[in-house]
Amino acid sequence: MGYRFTDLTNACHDDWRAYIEHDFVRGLGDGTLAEGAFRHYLQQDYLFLIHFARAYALAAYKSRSLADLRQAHEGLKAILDVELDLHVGYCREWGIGEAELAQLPEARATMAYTRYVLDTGNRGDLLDLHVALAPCLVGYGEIATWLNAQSFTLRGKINPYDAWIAMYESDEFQGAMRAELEWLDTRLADVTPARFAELAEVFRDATRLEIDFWQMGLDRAI
Ligand SMILES: Cc1ncc(C[n+]2csc(CCO)c2C)c(N)n1
Repeated sequence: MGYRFTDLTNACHDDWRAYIEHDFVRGLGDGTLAEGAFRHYLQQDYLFLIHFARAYALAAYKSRSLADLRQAHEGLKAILDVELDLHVGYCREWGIGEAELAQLPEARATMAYTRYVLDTGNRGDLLDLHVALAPCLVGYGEIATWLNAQSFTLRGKINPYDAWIAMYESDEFQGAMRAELEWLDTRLADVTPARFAELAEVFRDATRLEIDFWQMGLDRAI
């Protein structure tokens, strides 16, 4: 007993590295990612964010304490009031208008990932749901840090994806990620080995679905 977040990444080390160091991520870093692939990713991410907001609403429903209820409420507000507005603005800069976003067909990879997270939360408790959400929240922060440590990464105007990296390296985002890590470390400290094994499976599955999401972008798959 006495688990922590890093035990989850260690339990699926190869999948975790395949997600963080995916070719899509490398293309964001060195600026070589095809624009059409990025645009497809942005479109599907709009749908992803809407379901992610629903997952925070589910976290509110699954909360037993006022503190957890408030945390879920803050997460839902952050997505609705900040992330989605930013995303719509970012899509506009990439030539994707709101009318287009409103009628997008949902790719299978988007469906699989978002419904997996929602089902995991429905089936399990608040910790299951947070563990299913962790690859998204913690992974993107780790990706920004990893990219900044790679010699191939280009920063500034020369890289069309610089704003994407900047978003996830920001103090605001890294702070939210650290708060989530603290919450997870506290909860994981008390779980039994059998319970940890269940949570490690959820974490690995969600990580594999993040890998599929990158691949969907690269392949422009629907
Ligand atoms: C496929 C996919 N995975 C993760 C993120 C990252 N992300 C989505 S919402 C959120 C924080 C909400 O407050 C973060 C970090 C993404 N955009 N798309």
